[in-house]
Amino acid sequence: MPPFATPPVPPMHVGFDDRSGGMSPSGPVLVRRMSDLRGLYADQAAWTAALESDDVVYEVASSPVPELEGELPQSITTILPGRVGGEFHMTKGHMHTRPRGEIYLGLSGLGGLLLFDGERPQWIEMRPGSIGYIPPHWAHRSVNVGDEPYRFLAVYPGDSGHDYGWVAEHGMGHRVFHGSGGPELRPFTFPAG
Ligand SMILES: O=P(O)(O)OC[C@H]1O[C@](O)(CO)[C@@H](O)[C@@H]1O
Repeated sequence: MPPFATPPVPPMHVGFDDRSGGMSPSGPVLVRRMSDLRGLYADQAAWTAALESDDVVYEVASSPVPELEGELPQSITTILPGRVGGEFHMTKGHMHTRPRGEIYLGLSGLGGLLLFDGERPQWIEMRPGSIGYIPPHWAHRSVNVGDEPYRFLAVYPGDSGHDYGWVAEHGMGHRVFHGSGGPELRPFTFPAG
């Protein structure tokens, strides 16, 4: 896995492959499989059953721009389509460690951006060309609500940080399930057991 670049980072062109979601030049690539997502889905029995194939749920391909103060790292996330107990495939979700915003740009597929500030859940539909803005102090999780891979570009301040503990403690306000008329947002429940 190529690492982030060492500062000072020169001006650079970053290309991406719209079939694989890979970046060129490439930085770190994060792959999260079902087994990496313990405690994420509401239906623990369905999650346990899904461990048998242990499929990749999402990948995050980063450019070489480092996660350091003053830099603006970029990544392309691809969430593969699928559901666990009726709940759509999604990212773990995190709050930034520091009060920093972030911008997403939808590239392909259908998705959504679930946001939660501890009191107010928000849902932003994402399709190719959509820009989703995440203000500071809002936890965020991305969800694939379609039948194809959902892919988006993220750009964020390099010193944002990832606080997963906040989401473990507070939840995300809503969960997103497949419904007969499209994605159905239901009140968040912590997984039992
Ligand atoms: O860290 P998580 O919640 O697994 O999700 C990864 C997401 O975080 C980012 O790295 C930055 O917010 C995104 O590019 C990516 O979608």
